[in-house]
Amino acid sequence: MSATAEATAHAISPGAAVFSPVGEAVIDCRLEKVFYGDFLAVRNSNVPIEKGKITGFIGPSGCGKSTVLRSLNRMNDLIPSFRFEGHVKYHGQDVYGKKVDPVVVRRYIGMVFQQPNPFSMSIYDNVAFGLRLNRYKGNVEERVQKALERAALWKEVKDKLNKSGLSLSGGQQQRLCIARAIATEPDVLLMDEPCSALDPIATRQVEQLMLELKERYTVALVTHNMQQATRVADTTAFFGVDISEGGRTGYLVEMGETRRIFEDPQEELTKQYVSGEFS
Ligand SMILES: Nc1ncnc2c1ncn2[C@@H]1O[C@H](COP(=O)(O)OP(=O)(O)OP(=O)(O)O)[C@@H](O)[C@H]1O
Repeated sequence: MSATAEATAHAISPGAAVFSPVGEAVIDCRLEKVFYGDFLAVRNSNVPIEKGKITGFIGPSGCGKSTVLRSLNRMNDLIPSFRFEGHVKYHGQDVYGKKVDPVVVRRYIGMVFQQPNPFSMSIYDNVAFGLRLNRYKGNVEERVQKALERAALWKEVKDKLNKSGLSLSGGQQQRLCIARAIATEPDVLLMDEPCSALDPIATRQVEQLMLELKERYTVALVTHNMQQATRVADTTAFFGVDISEGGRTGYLVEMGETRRIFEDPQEELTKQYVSGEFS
């Protein structure tokens, strides 16, 4: 079989080998089918997120990395055409359960987006926002300071907490968004290409921050940048696109320890992707 034919054969295989993390899976994600309207965007993907680790999602454009990530904390509920089949269990509890409040899910499974998106309010109020939303009864000032310290931003902003969050540089804005996300003490942090709008120096700062954050939080990270995955991710999930039915449906091809995925992939398609044969 030629390399191309073999890659195609892999691309239409029904699903990935099941990956079992060594440690405890904070999130057990078994995605059967995810639709936007009639469009099957992702299928057959088991993506466990291991406690205290950074799990990177890589793959070509449109393979469903963001869809899977956003399914983990019901962020896709905000899209009316979104439909999910399968389960996402957070510490054993189905986050799609009938009585589950998605706002509470997002309190435990926080999110940082691609574009730094501070609110048009002061630096302080940006970080305090989630605490107020969740009617936090403790010392807000203390929590804000702690979150800014953990986001490696405190020293740069401590004398201008009343200035607008929008007055900060791009990299500082992204760290502010990270502070906002961690102020409510989530357990898991979902990061959707958090460095794509940043310059290389700000990117390195955020990557360093991710490595520090994993001491306290579990992180799932979507990245287009394979070097970034090798620098920060403990585990990597590679997604491909199945074109066999005439559509473009994403699915998990292979998942495992990052070094193994890059140096000794089991699937031909993974090998081709990590060696840059397609993007
Ligand atoms: N709100 C939406 N409505 C309809 N289709 C959508 C929506 N969001 C994503 N899709 C489609 O679902 C598929 C998966 O998209 P998704 O953004 O999850 O992929 P991705 O791997 O993160 O892509 P990229 O790397 O380009 O950001 C794509 O075909 C995309 O066009």
